[in-house]
Amino acid sequence: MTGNHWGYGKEDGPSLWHRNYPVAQGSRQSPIDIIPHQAAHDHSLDAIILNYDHCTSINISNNGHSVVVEFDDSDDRSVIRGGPLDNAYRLKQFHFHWGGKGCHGSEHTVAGMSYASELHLVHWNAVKYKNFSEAATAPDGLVVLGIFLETGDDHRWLHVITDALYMVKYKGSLTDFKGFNPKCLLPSSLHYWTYLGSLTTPPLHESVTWIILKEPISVSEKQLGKFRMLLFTGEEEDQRIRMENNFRPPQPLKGRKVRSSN
Ligand SMILES: O=C(NCc1ccccc1)Nc1ccc2c(c1)[B-](O)(O)OC2
Ligand SMILES: [Zn+2]
Repeated sequence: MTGNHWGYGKEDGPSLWHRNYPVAQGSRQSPIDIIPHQAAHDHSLDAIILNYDHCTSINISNNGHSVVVEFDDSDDRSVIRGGPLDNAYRLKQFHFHWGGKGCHGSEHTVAGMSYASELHLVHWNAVKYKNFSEAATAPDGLVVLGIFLETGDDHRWLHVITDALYMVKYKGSLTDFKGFNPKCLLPSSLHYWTYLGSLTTPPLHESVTWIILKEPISVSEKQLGKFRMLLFTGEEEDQRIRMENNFRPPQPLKGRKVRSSN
């Protein structure tokens, strides 16, 4: 693994990230294996509140690690609050992690079981920090809402995203993607687990309060297959490497407590 380049392959994958990012072996790394009956039921945990109504997606892009939908985070129009949070956190982007054909690709696991994919909705603390970069290095800087995807029926709204993937096939590609509201990707229940962790990709900053929804959403194998037509590689590169298995395996809990909403 040369320079700060990293990936999910044999030569640059998660087991090697510690060489350039020593925090990879830190005390609050993510993802983790969530063991439901060991999670503490905390009755002081309120429901989470998602105010995504004036949501303004801007673009969709392939950053060589995942497909990302970015939002206008210049004001508090789309925020998450409540639950374990002391204030509102602003929606910045969402992206996915997924597996290869037929095998699983979530980052968090539940009692050792992984899902086909995992959606991350990334929010930052605009009350305490002046921008995302500054928040991303602070212990209370980020909140990521994690949603599991399981294969089953077609998801009625996911096609809006999968229909756009051909436009961002190559690393470094970006295209307009306006008016998408991720509220349509939520499961019916907002029951969750929460714990203190990190980014699951370099720079692996230990700045994330994770809120993982217990109920997965259903997407079809066909819809998931469209994510696998994306490439890790750029248009100008000789190699065309299919974007799949872009997930980090569970990391040591190191004494952390996972709390469960009611
Ligand atoms: O934002 C990221 N990088 C760019 C960056 C910019 C400025 C400072 C630091 C980092 N990465 C990142 C953000 C959020 C999540 C992840 C990765 B995830 O763990 O995949 O799911 C949640
Ligand atoms: Zn992620």
